[in-house]
Amino acid sequence: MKKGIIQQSLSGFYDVFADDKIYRTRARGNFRQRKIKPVVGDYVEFSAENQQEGYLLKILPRRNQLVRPPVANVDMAVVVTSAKEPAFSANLLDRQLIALEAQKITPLIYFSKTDLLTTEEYQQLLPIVEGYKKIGYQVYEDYDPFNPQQLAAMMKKLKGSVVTMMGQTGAGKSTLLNHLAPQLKLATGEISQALQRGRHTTRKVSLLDVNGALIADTPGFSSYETFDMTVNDLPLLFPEMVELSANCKFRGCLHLKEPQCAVKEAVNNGIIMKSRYDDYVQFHELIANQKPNYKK
Ligand SMILES: Nc1nc2c(ncn2[C@@H]2O[C@H](COP(=O)(O)OP(=O)(O)OP(=O)(O)O)[C@@H](O)[C@H]2O)c(=O)[nH]1
Ligand SMILES: [Zn+2]
Repeated sequence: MKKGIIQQSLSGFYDVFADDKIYRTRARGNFRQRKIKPVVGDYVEFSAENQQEGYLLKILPRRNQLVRPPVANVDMAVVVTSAKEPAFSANLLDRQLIALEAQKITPLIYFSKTDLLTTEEYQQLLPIVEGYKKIGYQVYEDYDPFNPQQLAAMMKKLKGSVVTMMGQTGAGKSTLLNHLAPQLKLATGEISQALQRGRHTTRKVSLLDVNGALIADTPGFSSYETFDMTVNDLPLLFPEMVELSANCKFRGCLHLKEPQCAVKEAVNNGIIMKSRYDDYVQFHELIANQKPNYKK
């Protein structure tokens, strides 16, 4: 019996990556009977019939599972954040960050298109970058978005993880992937095509081995309109609020109308970014209205 990770799934076959090799496996009948569908990213046990083929025996427990793309056990997501064209949006960034926090996926924030900023615009971006760093997020920002040192640092961080790319249309996801993996030259055309197709239809998903990081070839979460967390869980998805909430007068403080709220105080003192707090309030409203029967 061997252990590996499903790297690609197509028409009933699962390609499992184990000991630096790919084994083409099939699911045993008992999976189908139990309605367990293996997905890309699943850690599995399988029997190798020979050097290339085998049977899936068991799916190990998943730590998370994304619907779009259908990948399990995602460790990290690169949030490709455009500084210009399309314009930077703190609101969009925060939506993506809470979606990732909710799934326990570590975000890496990467700023694209900084090369298009004027000096003045760049100066305005810097405090925002610092703000996200201060929260504890790993932020990759340089006035040259393809600075080789920056890309090397990012690759080092991604190595050994299952990764998905995230970001709005035109943010620069395929461009970044092409820079991270220039050695995939033959495949790069496919990647951008795959990313294009990925927007419209479900298609085969695979994990590309990019210098030891397994990167999904289809971008994640292209819509950020639905919030599937509760209003009570929302504050837990803002790490800087979690830290301070111990100092709020009320346990379970939602940092809205409550008196002696340490979070609101920190916003007033400039310790918590105003844009983050405003987004928090907006998301709270959206969730509350989304679920008319919600009880506080
Ligand atoms: N100047 C500059 N242009 C960039 C940068 N990143 C991407 N672009 C350009 O922006 C456009 C969109 O980039 P893509 O990589 O296709 O964006 P994407 O996020 O994959 O977009 P979708 O496939 O629509 O989701 C392309 O014309 C890129 O050449 C950057 O950092 N600087
Ligand atoms: Zn509070």
